[in-house]
Amino acid sequence: MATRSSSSDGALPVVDLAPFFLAGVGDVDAARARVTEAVREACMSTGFFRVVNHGLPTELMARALELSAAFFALPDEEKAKVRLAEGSSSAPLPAGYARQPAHSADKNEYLLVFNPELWLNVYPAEPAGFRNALEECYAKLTALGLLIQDILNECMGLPPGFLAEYNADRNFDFLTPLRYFPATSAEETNGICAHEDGNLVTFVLQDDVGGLEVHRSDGWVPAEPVEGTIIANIGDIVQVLSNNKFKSATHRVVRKPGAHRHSLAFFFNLHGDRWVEPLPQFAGNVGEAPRYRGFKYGDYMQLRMRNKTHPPSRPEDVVDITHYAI
Ligand SMILES: O=C(O)CCC(=O)C(=O)O
Ligand SMILES: [Fe+2]
Repeated sequence: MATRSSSSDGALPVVDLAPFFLAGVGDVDAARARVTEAVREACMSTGFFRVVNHGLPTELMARALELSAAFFALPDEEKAKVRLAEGSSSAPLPAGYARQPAHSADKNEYLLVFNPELWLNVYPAEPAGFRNALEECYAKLTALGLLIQDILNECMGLPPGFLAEYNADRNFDFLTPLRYFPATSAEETNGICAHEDGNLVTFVLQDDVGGLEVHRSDGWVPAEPVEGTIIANIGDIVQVLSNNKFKSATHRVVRKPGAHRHSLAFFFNLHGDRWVEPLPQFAGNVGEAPRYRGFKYGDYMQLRMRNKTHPPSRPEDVVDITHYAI
């Protein structure tokens, strides 16, 4: 079976998941093992890779991004209707439409979509079909998250099903269609500042504008738009569990002049009550000192959220995973 599991598109490693969607064609086990090895390599280097044959039809991805662009092109007062009345949600970031506050260095607006089965979402009435496309993407991205989680489990040499059991609650994930404003000057290009995601893994679908970049030993490398492909980045939870063997990718979005950029980011998360610390397989069992103290995932999320809602006055007050580093 032809597999591009360890190839590269010139910049990013490409992981071809086709062997996980096929049964009984050639030596599937060997093909899956090669994919797993490609994911392991990508995780040990930067934690950032491109995924193909991931289970989301190209047509669905294109449709979701087009409908998202049509939604964000609506007048501000229409978009503002797509959220609950002030005070009716205690969530720090309620479902629906929001724009980054003026003081934020991040320059984008977004729609926050939780698991549709929770009935928490506020959907735009327009454009027609947007809700359907989001719900279809949500279901497929959840399936992709579960598959990548199983592959990570294998890469990390954990007992079968360990991560699936550790992270069995799908009510903490979310999907965010995003729109970045065009850059207004050569200096003002920040769409999202350099950061690492706090979660397990994030998937990004993007239009053809570009701007997402990963930081590697060779500098900032663009995740060029390639139709039908999904960018995956590993988050802090995996970095901590693996005691720094697997990397939480540092990435950012740079705004381009003259064009809005649209993306859909899906955050595959963890229940807030879960305890996160280096696993013995990466620490005590192999004679390595743990590089992080343990923490409750929800506590870390709260600290990160505070950064967003109460902007830290000094850069050194920003909480990231180094907060728990030993
Ligand atoms: O929109 C993108 O391409 C990436 C978004 C991102 O990094 C984030 O929301 O954490
Ligand atoms: Fe991110």
